[in-house]
Amino acid sequence: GTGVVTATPEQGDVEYLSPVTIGGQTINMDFDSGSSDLWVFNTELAAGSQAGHSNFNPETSTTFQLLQGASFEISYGDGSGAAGNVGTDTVNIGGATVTNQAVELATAVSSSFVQDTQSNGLVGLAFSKLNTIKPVQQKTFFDNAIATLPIPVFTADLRHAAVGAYEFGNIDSTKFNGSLSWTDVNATSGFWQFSSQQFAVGTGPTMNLAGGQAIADTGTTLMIADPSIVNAYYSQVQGAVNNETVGGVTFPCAAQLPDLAVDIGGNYMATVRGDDINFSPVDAAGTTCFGGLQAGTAGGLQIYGDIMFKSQFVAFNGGNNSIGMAPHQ
Ligand SMILES: O=C(CCCl)NNC1=[NH+]CCN1
Repeated sequence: GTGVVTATPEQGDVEYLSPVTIGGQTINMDFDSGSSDLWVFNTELAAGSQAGHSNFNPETSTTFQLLQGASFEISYGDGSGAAGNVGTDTVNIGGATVTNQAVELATAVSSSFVQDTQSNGLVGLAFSKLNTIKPVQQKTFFDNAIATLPIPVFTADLRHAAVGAYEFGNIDSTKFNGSLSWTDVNATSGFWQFSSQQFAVGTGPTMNLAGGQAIADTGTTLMIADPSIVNAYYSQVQGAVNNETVGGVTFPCAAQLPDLAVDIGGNYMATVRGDDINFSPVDAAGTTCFGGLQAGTAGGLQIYGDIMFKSQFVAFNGGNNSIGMAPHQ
């Protein structure tokens, strides 16, 4: 069958949370197309780390089975991480159900996860080759579910300050304008990766980023792009400065931000709304705002995170390793 769950943004769209039922226990988790582990806050964690969270209790699940000798250890692009033991259980996401899903029980989590009490773990939706379970790597929920889905697809419909949805096994064409533009992904890295070699700032000329590559990553809040894109973009924003103290580009909150169009695989220019690039105020007065577009390393892999998803409906096809994109309805 298919599965559909809400995707509810935290304050400031920092991340999006969706209900996942594990062994009959429903827990809000962060769906992450940039990683491939399903791990959860649980009753094995130190009490201080459990505080404020929904904690999965493997002892009260009648279907949980420990995977003897298995462990995981993951670290993310933002430096956060988690590690612990592994079991299997029945995982149900909005009706799409996997009976033997690897469920990773964190026994250690970094402070950013502990502090974010709305989020109780991650559901990795990148390719299973990135799964960190040892000694035997395990599959993602999507990989385990794919054969039972009517179509081998999941979709992300993320919205600014509004409830969106993740859907498994169905493409809801009422959620986007026109038709999806499809692009082959290169799964070699384990990410939903595609070439992104052109961009345009506002109504300006299309510019080239030779060899540019990017990933579609719902688990990253911002858009991390090549410095050439970031410089070209903020050169069009009055008062934009690279603010070392804050750790990125800021600008006056009243600034008029242009749209940013980025190439998706040579087939489609995805327009990211300027308003969504005005990410959040950094001062109490709300005078100075932090950019949703920030620089990565020159020539490095670009990370198109939630800032892009707020403008684009995205379908991930695990049947032929492609990504479909269209502006939200
Ligand atoms: O780790 C990354 C970047 C992959 Cl290049 N995205 N996923 C994620 N999950 C939590 C923080 N970030």
